[in-house]
Amino acid sequence: MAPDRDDEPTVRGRPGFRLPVRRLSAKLRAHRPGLLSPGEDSRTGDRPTRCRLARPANPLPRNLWRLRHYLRPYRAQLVWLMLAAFAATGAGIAVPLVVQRAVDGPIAHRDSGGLLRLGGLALVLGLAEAGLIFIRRWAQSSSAVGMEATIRDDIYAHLQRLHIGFHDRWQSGQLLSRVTSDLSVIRRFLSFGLLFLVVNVTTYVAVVTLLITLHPGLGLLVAAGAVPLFLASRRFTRAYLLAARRLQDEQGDLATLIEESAQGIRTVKAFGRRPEMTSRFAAGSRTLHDTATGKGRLLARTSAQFDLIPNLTLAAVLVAGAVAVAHGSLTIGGLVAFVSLQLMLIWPIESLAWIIATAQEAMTAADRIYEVLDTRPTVVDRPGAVALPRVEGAGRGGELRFDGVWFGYPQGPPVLRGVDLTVQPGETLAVVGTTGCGKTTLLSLVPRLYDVTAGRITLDGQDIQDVRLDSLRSRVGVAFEEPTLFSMSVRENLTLGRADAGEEEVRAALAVAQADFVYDLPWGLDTRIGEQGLSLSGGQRQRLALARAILGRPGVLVLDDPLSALDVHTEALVERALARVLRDTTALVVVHRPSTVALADRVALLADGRIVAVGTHAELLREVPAYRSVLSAEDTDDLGLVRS
Ligand SMILES: Nc1ncnc2c1ncn2[C@@H]1O[C@H](COP(=O)(O)OP(=O)(O)OP(=O)(O)O)[C@@H](O)[C@H]1O
Repeated sequence: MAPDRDDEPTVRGRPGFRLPVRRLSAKLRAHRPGLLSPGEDSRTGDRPTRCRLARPANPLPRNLWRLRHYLRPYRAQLVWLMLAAFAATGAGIAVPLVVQRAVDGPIAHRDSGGLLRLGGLALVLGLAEAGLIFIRRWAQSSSAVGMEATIRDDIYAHLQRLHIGFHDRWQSGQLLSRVTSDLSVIRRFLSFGLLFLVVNVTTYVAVVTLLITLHPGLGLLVAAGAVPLFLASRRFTRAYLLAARRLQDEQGDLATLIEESAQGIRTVKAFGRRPEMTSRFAAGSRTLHDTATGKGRLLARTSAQFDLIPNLTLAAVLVAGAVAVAHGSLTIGGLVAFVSLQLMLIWPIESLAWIIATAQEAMTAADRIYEVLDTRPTVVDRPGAVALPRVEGAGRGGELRFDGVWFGYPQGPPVLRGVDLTVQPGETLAVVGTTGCGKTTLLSLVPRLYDVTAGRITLDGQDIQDVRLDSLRSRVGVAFEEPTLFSMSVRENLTLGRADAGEEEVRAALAVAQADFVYDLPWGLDTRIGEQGLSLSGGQRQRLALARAILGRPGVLVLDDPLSALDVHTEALVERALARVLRDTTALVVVHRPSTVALADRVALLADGRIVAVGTHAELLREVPAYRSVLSAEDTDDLGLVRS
């Protein structure tokens, strides 16, 4: 390993940890090889799913600059803001010049009238500065908050548009931190950092120019202070950018940890894993603390340098200025004005470290936000996609056909390897297969949660990829094995896909799913169910999800083991009612238990990514050993042959 270069900027992490920037950027590259490295599995959690950028932190504010269009609606406000800021600075700069006049004029000549006039002018300038600062702050905060809200809405809408594959791979905490803390960082920069950057640089240039005009020698001495400032800010910028990125990523990791443990609190408690989870959290929190301290130290070091430079120049100016007054090349009033103006440079210089820090954080935040916004949804409407024709009454189901369908998850082997299957209009076809053979995957392709890798799926002869997504999804009712409910009212959960559903339709769907228990909840259908519906039992959640799927009698029903959490008695009741619904609906139902197979007209056996047998339950039981093995406890070998 190459020895550390002494002059290389470093990022300090935990105590005793000192990482040169060059090595840190290599580390970032190694640890963030893209969205998911080969072998990394977001489901198994073999390795943490860190959705990070594939390159070190972007040294250019390209992504920050791309956000400029969000400022467009606030153009007028921004113009007022800048005018107010410059006018306030101008008023501030004018005060020392008035003081110079007062010292060299009325004070030197004991002219009390003149002194009163100049004192009044200084007072007016002070009041004007205060009023202008108020206008600036008001315009500043309202535009930044409005812009933050618009970006947040856009990210949320984009997340909703993105395909499921994206959400499979991204940690929710990483998304959460981008929508919350990264946006706040950008707001802070736009409302303070950017403004102060423009105002302070302008103030610096204006004051130094004025100082050179007042006394060229002393003015150039002050201007020379910019050289060490420039060198220090360059070193700081490089190191701080990486530290900021690291901190923001770690915040996302911690948010994921909190979210996971909140969602899995029952499991954590039931398995007595509280101490382990607590120490896992403490470790993450410590890492975050160390990175934040390292970043804080960087800022403190640079701020101290930035503090020292103007004070050193001030001391030099006082000595050289006294000499100049003694030699008569500067009046006392001139020296007072010079020093007063020079004092006005202290804040712009001191705040430079903070401004650079805010800018770096905003650049990193913009990079992180565009990592999401730049991801294009892959499951989208094709150009010229059509709506499915509306079909009323019996036979609404339509024919559902899988034609040589292949599908594999990114970076994984193919799960489906040429599935050929036809579900006749109004038919209920059960899909049976061993755990993990791809049944849920097969079902997910129908509402296009994923698109097929090869082959095609047709609905009434129409390739579903040529159909508009909204039209397809309004035709297909879905209930997955893990019922997802939201922290909304029962009614809102039920009508998620059918906002226009009437009271009678809701009642009918609830009756089929044997979910009438909702009427006994404290506020009936208006009862808000807790996050993810955890205030309901598994069976209740499943029945609600089933009612949601069948609400409005969709033409095609896709049900993933919809009755798995029900007791035998309720299952029989649901089956009986569901059978009536399924009569004129085309349905594809994943089934694990022989009792649920009774719902189906035919059964298809999925094995090795293909449909290896199709027939009635009785036929398959009689003729296909592998089917017997899957649906009964009969022992077979891997090829599906019955062992005698
Ligand atoms: N989002 C995903 N990303 C990557 N791989 C996945 C994903 N979902 C499923 N898989 C993999 O695809 C294969 C099929 O999974 P699927 O959930 O379709 O099986 P299944 O037959 O429905 O299983 P089960 O009967 O247990 O519900 C499995 O090997 C699984 O690990």
